[in-house]
Amino acid sequence: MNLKHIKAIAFDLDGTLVDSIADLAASANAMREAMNLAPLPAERVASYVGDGVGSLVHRTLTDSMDQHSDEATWTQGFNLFIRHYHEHLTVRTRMYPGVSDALGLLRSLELPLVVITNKSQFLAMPLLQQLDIDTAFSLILGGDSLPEKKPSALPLLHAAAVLNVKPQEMLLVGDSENDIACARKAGAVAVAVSYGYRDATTLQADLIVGSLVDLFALLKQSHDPHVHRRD
Ligand SMILES: O=C(O)COP(=O)(O)O
Ligand SMILES: [Mg+2]
Repeated sequence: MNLKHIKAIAFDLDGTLVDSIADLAASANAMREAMNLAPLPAERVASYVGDGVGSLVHRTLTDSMDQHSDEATWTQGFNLFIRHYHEHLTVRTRMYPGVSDALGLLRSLELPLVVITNKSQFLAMPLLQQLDIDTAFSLILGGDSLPEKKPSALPLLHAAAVLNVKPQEMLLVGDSENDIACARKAGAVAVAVSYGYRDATTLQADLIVGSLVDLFALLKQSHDPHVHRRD
């Protein structure tokens, strides 16, 4: 795939830049324990991540994808979850292999990098700071930064406007349906990582990469004036 026209890259956070499941599961289970509920396996919590913390609390309280807990229960759960998670953002959360290298390499191509996550801004910012990668990004948009979050195209359209590039000149790398739908609706290139919280082969991305270093290699090839390509 020719990526020559790409001028900026947006990254999803959970399941793409970082593996945050152990800490999210620990906080969900701390919440459940305080509410006299049995713990959930981490893989189950992983399947509930992707639509923001409010939805994660509903799902981990009801142990289902689409049921809602009543308002009082949800408020209690939300407060317990947030209090615990905010204090334990990076106990076991780590960048995936190649992420740190790839961010440096991509910046050497002078491509602005942004984060578009459905995680709340007040959780995403300290998480990125604690892993020491916040300064790699020109813009960090959380799920509550704008009136709409992914799968809406709005965060990507907003990022493109801030960076003064066309949405079609952006590439969004993610691990879920929400990421691919956001990219599609905005007219951006949709790239899926093969190692995230969902099965990438079901996502209908334009491209699947096994590591962000592989993505860098593809972009370098398309952006290097000395490489002559046939496509
Ligand atoms: O729902 C979340 O908090 C995770 O969101 P993300 O995968 O968009 O980073
Ligand atoms: Mg994700």
